[in-house]
Amino acid sequence: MSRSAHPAGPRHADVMTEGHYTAPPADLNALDEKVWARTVTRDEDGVITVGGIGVTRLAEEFGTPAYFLDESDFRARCRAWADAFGRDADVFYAGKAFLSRAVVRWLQEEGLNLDVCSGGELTCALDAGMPAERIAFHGNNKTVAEIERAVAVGVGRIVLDSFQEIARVAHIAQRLGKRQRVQIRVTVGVEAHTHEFIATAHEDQKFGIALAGGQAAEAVRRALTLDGLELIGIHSHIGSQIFDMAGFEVSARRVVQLLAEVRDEHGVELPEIDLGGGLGIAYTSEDDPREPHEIAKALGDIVTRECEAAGLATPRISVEPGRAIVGPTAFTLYEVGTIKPLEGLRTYVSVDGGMSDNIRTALYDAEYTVALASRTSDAEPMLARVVGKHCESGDIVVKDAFLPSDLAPGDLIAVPATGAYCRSMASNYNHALRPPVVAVRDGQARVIVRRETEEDLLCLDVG
Ligand SMILES: Cc1ncc(COP(=O)(O)O)c(C=O)c1O
Ligand SMILES: N[C@@H](CCCC[NH3+])C(=O)O
Repeated sequence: MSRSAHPAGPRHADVMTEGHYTAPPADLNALDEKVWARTVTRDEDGVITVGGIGVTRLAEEFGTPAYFLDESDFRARCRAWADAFGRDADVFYAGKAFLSRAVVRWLQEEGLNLDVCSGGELTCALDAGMPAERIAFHGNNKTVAEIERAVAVGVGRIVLDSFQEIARVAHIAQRLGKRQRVQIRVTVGVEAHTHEFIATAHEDQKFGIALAGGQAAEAVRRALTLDGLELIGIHSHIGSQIFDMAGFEVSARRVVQLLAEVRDEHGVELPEIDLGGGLGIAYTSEDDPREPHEIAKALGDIVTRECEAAGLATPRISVEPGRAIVGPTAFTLYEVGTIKPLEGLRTYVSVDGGMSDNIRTALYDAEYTVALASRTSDAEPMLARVVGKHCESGDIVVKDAFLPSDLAPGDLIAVPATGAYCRSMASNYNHALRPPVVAVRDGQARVIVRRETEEDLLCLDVG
């Protein structure tokens, strides 16, 4: 197909869409700094660049689809979180958002701790040299083998998620002759304003122990009596992709109330509280995320105020941002394959990846934007849906987006804000090969997670 316009594709503002965009942006070539990594810009030829390297060169060297991660942006965000929370608080990067050994080294260099939620993430962290005492171990169903390993290597804390786990960790620690530092994860009964699948503090779900009905108080009672455990605090994580601080405030207030009850019943002031992660990022221009210093101030103020009211010393606060650190730092680069204009509806733009490299649109109805990356264009905007190459009609990467109507096969398009929960949730559906993650910094690009090969897939298939 030539680089001509697609006559049947709708192009104008009066097209109804299901997502955010009811009108095309004023300038299709503009890159909103809210959704793009910090060093992303266009060069004089109109090519999108990151860390000083153009995507056409990156695509030639590393292929597509691929995730390109702005390392200096990642490091700057780590520093911003560490600085905002200061010496009296701890920031644990949530590795589930995206973890690799390079990331673990960057975290260490920038002074962050790490939250892991599986034996695999623990292996990655330790192999890259993260000191065990800077690791928090999460999960609603840690296996006995995972707990044994975590205790044996001396992780800084295990976050206990059930009554069985309280007994299990205590038993294992005692058997290994250790006293394990633990927190108890509570569900505070907050309805976080986010997608149902990523809200975690209402009562009808699998995580944590409910404050309601005295369950959490009972968990504390048990943990305090067990020799293998050193109970250091209470943990609450209310969900993910949240902008409204009100949920965090209610959570902090309820956790402090529990600390006061514990003090009254046991004469013990637990020294720490962890308020989890979950801070939202901008996936589209309509999202307005908070800066780390605003979040730190809001959380610090509420905890201090509530503790003063309860006559408690202010505990050490920790937080666990994942998405807010890595999410904005990467984009996915795709090559356009086929373009199908559907009269009166929209134009389907198929790319060489899809739900295997970004399941979030299918799973959470997530919103993304997209930009023509290998050139600029002055053509009319066309309402597009960016879809993948999988055998599934729900294989959608960007539901509603405007792309220039002269888009053609071979063009490169980029979807920003894919640093979190895209590579880490990637799959081999249809025997897709999971894309590489390439870190770009100061004119240098380096693969930190290589592309899977067909040999990798055949290795697992033992015939
Ligand atoms: C316990 C815990 N901490 C931290 C996070 C990180 O969340 P986010 O990436 O939204 O900051 C999660 C995931 O939602 C989590 O379950
Ligand atoms: N994977 C989810 C968030 C869940 C985080 C882990 N509790 C997302 O992509 O938004």
